Amino acid sequence: MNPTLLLDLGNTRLKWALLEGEHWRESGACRHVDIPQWIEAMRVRLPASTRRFGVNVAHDRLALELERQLGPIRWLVAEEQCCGVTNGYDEPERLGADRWAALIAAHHLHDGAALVVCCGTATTVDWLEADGRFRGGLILPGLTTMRESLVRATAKLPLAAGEVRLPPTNTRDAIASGCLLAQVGAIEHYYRVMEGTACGAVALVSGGDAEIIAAHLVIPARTVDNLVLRGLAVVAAASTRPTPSHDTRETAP
Ligand SMILES: Nc1ncnc2c1ncn2[C@@H]1O[C@H](COP(=O)(O)OP(=O)(O)O)[C@@H](O)[C@H]1O
Ligand SMILES: CC(C)(COP(=O)(O)O)[C@@H](O)C(=O)NCCC(=O)O
Ligand SMILES: [K+]
Repeated sequence: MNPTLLLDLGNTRLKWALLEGEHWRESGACRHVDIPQWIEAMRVRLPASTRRFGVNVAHDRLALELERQLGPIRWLVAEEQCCGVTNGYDEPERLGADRWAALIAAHHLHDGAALVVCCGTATTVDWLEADGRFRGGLILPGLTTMRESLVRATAKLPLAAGEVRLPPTNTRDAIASGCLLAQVGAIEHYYRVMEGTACGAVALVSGGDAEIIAAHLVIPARTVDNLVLRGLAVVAAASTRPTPSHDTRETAP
């Protein structure tokens, strides 16, 4: 069985996994600045027969560099339909490929309706019906992006670690609490909107800030590691075509 390399190139980090058949052999994450070292270490270990699948929502030059060093990668792009999920976006291909992969994973991991929450550079909150219909979703600044934007836009606010305390009684805790509640508030509000038609929905929460955000949710929720990579694994399992040789380029599996 040929190994499969899965890549989730987000705006802050590259998340990756190495599969042997269906078995999740290894996985990890590295910041953009550390990608060259990661490539060096990975390149020598991958047999030529490795199948490579990815999603990229970061700069194309990073994706091209990964391809140049590792060989062609099948980049998932959102479509009207894939692996049981149908895309409700006005222009389906405009939906972030990472969100598309996370929706595919959610549909395969969970039986009922789901609110698919990816807490990264941005936070996305996507409404998925039990029958696989993606109805639409929110994009808001992620937790760190929110905190950093306050520092950039103000003269006196620090980028300091605060604690979530209600009521917050100092600047640091006020920022930490405000940004966290903005995330939680958006998720819970959208859950109430979808609950009108999708009864018993569960929020599936993933991404770098999943734990801290999920810890404050009062709606039914669970965290899932690497939802985007899990969606890519579903797509890879459904794809029987071999990875193309080094001189061809493909955009979708
Ligand atoms: N070790 C880490 N390095 C960078 N960010 C981290 C780390 N652990 C948690 N985070 C948080 O996770 C966010 C990035 O999450 P991630 O899911 O990797 O995002 P993206 O898919 O946008 O690259 C950061 O903005 C930060 O708030
Ligand atoms: C919303 C996103 C920026 C999230 O990126 P991330 O936080 O995972 O780095 C990404 O999914 C994206 O660029 N989407 C395209 C626009 C859309 O989904 O409507
Ligand atoms: K995200």
